[in-house]
Order: sequence, then structure tokens, then C-alpha cells
Amino acid sequence: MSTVLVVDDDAAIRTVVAQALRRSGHDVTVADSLGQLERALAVAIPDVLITDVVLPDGDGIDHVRNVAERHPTLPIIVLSAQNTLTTAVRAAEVGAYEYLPKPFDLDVLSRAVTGALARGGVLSDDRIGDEDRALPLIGRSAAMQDVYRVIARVISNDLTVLISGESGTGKELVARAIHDLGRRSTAPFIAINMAAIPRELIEAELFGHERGAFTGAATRNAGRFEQATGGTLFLDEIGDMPMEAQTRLLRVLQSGEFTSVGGARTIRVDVRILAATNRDLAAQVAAGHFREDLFYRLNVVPVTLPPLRERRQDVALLARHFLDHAAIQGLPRRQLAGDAITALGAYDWPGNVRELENLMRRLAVLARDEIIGADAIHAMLGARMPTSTATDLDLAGAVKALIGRIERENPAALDDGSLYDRVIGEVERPLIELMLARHGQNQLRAARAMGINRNTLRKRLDTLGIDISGDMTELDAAGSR
Ligand SMILES: Nc1ncnc2c1ncn2[C@@H]1O[C@H](COP(=O)(O)OP(=O)(O)OP(=O)(O)O)[C@@H](O)[C@H]1O
Repeated sequence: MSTVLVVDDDAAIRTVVAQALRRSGHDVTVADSLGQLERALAVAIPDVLITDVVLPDGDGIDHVRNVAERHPTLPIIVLSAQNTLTTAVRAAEVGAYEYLPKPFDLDVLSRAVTGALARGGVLSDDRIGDEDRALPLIGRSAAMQDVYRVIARVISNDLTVLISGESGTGKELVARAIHDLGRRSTAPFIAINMAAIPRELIEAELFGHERGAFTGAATRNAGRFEQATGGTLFLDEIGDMPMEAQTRLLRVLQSGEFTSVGGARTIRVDVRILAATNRDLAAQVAAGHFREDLFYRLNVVPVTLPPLRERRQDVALLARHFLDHAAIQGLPRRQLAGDAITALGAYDWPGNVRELENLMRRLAVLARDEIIGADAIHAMLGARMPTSTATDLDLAGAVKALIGRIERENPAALDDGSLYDRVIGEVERPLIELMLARHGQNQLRAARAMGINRNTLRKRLDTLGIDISGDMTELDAAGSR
């Protein structure tokens, strides 16, 4: 039987985690502080250590470094309510095997323990983190937590990462974070956007050209590959790469060397490749527009940035961040009123984070008052705002329209016993999402504001599958979905 030591100062979490792991057949010991952790380690070294970050007698992550140094083969799983990129990265840097943001899913924890036991070792990394590093990426949604975990896993190696997501979701920012946090950070980060360069010039741009290689090539030019030597090459909009360039890129990735256009010299490359696409690259492979072998070469570690409308709980955080940023740059300092946050949360953000960033800058410059209200947001987004928030909503009309749509698209669904829950869900979902956004994802305050019991809210979140991981006040593991 494998042994697991669980360190958390929250008795509820200790109990829930211990019960779940015992059910999975592990022998579990618990500790509520670093002092108790040390006493437990003095008695026996467990097969897996699970520890919280903030403990009454010190910082769990600093202590993890210390424990990892003394017991290099002990897999350590870090739990944290401080779910930012810095925490994920720090955990990886000090040698944690896995990092799980709170609230976490017990099944995920259980799988992490199984994985840790199977691997039986730590992901070692000798970089020491700068704890005061400014956060390059903002967001506490479950989707962003997944992104942070991938980043934390790839900064200590040179694996190729394929970043997918709609335009403006932060793909380039993720690529830069991987470069800046990794061991190539002092070497160049070179980005090249396939969609922004005429197709016939892409190969010369990437691999450079010799003097006279083609009309207009008056001098020898080092390509982006060469410029990125020792650093990172970010291939943006890779789906727009012409076939011939794809073939050449594949050869470079396979052999680690290339020749410039019109050149006879062979150039060896030491470059980390990160690629991004806002298209479905797998579909492009299926359609014959992208080489399958190149796709697999690039898609070693996939990471997907979901559109902002699918992580609405990050909108308020991002909006405040951009206003703060504008103020630091000398623009007037602005704040968002509660109804402004509600309005921002209701919008679909087709341009994703970039659109939100631009709107906040415009508001910082143009808004009349220091406090920005919903009226200013509506005035800026105007016709693009959903009519439901721009004008008084005819709820009855919307319900009738919904039933009409169901009747047209799937008439059987009108009589299969699911209609009541479905219609109520359609009304309830935006209501709950907006109120959570308005109250900073605090369930207790949102429930109170709506006049419902907090447990009722919890149940509805569960039933509707609404993501609540951004809630900083709900840290009990049992409450995770
Ligand atoms: N999570 C985030 N936190 C803070 N800023 C963000 C975040 N995501 C995106 N941004 C900002 O939004 C803008 C757009 O991001 P970025 O250029 O990385 O998107 P992209 O997905 O690469 O877009 P495109 O596909 O159009 O090139 C940038 O100014 C970036 O700084």
C-alpha cells in the first residue's frame, strides 16, 4: 500500500482529501503545519507528499524546495488557493511534481497521486523564481489555470508548444511567457507572423537569403531562424504557411539545420519553436492544407486559449488590470462601477482580450467621470451590445422565441420531459453568471444579492455546469465540481 502525507491547515480539506485517497487504497497521514510535516517526515518518508502553500508557520512552497532537496525522489503535489501563474511556476521551479489550484477536483487529485506514484520522481528544475515578478498573464478561470499548468511544465525544457485560440486570446503573450520564464530568457524571442508576410517571401524571411538570391535581394540577410539562435522562434498563424515553406520547416525541425535561400552554406540551429494558430489545424490537415507530419512535430505540447466569452469570470479582473495599466502609462485613473462590470460580463467579446484591452484604453481616455458606469460601456459598444442589456428585455418574448426555435430544430425535445429544466436553465445561467461577475465571483454575496440560499446557488452551479474556480472565498475541496 502506498503512503501519502497530506499537509493543510484547513481541517475540512484534510478530511476530504484523506477520505478520498483512503477510498482509492492509499495509507494517508495528515499534518496541519510545517512543524507537523517535519515531525511526520522524521518518522517515515511517504511515497507522495501533498501540501498547501499558505500554512500557519510558513510558506509551503519555500518549504517544498527544502523538502525536495532533501528527498529528491519524493513526488510533491502542491495545492494552492493563490491560483496565479506565479504560483504554478514557483511550484514547478522548486521541484513540485504537480500543482493543483483550489478548489480542485478530488478525481484530478487522485489521478495526480496515481501519476506521481507511477513516475516516482520530481520534475527537477534548477531555476530559482523571482517571487516579485510581475504577472504576465491575468485570469483565474479554470481555463487559465490549465494554461498556467502547461506553461509551468514547459519552461524547464525545449518542447515545441502549439498554442491555439481565437484572435486576441493571448497566444503571443503565452509564447512570450514561456520564453521569459524559461532558460532561454536572455537570448532573443523572435516572432514571425505567416499571415502578415507575402507568401513568396516567407521562406526568405524564415531562412534568410544570400545577396542576389532573387530580384531585390541586394544584400545577404539573416533569416528569423538565425536571428533566434539560442532563443525562441515564435511562428504565429502557422496555418497560413505555404506548403513549400512547410516542407522546408519540417526538414529543419528534423535535421536541426538549413541553408539560406540561394545559399550553399549549411546553418545549424539551436532554436526553441513555439507556434500558434487561430484555425483548427487538425481540420486543415484533414483538408490537405497542412502537412500532417509537420502538425505532429509542432503539436508536441498543445495548449488552448478559450475565447473570453467562455471565461467570463476573468473579464472584471482583466478590465481592472487594463485600467491600472493605463493609469501607470499616464492616462487618467478610472474605476468600474458594479453595473459596468455586469455590462462587460454580458458582452460576447468577439475580439477577445484585445478588444477588452482597447475598450479600457478608450474609456480611460474618453470617459467623463472617474467612475465608469454601464452607460459609458453601452455608449462605447453601442449596437454590438446584446439587446438584452442595451434595452429593456422582453423576457416572455425571449422564452417564446426559444420554444419556437426548439420546435423548429428538434420538435421531439418539446415533449421529452426536459423542457422545463432547459428553459429555466437558459434564464438562470446568464442571471447567475452576471451576478457572480458583479460580486467578484463571491458566491455568498451573489446568493445574498439574488435572494437565494448559498447552498441553492451551489446546487444550481453544479447542475448548470457553471465554472466557479475563480471564487477566492470558496476554498473547500468538497465544494469543487
Ligand atoms: N491573460 C491575459 N492577461 C493580460 N493581457 C492579456 C491576456 N491575454 C491577452 N492579453 C492582451 O491582449 C492583447 C492580445 O493578446 P495577443 O496578441 O497575445 O493575442 P493573440 O491570440 O496572439 O492574437 P492574434 O491571434 O490576433 O495574434 C495583448 O495586448 C495582450 O497583452
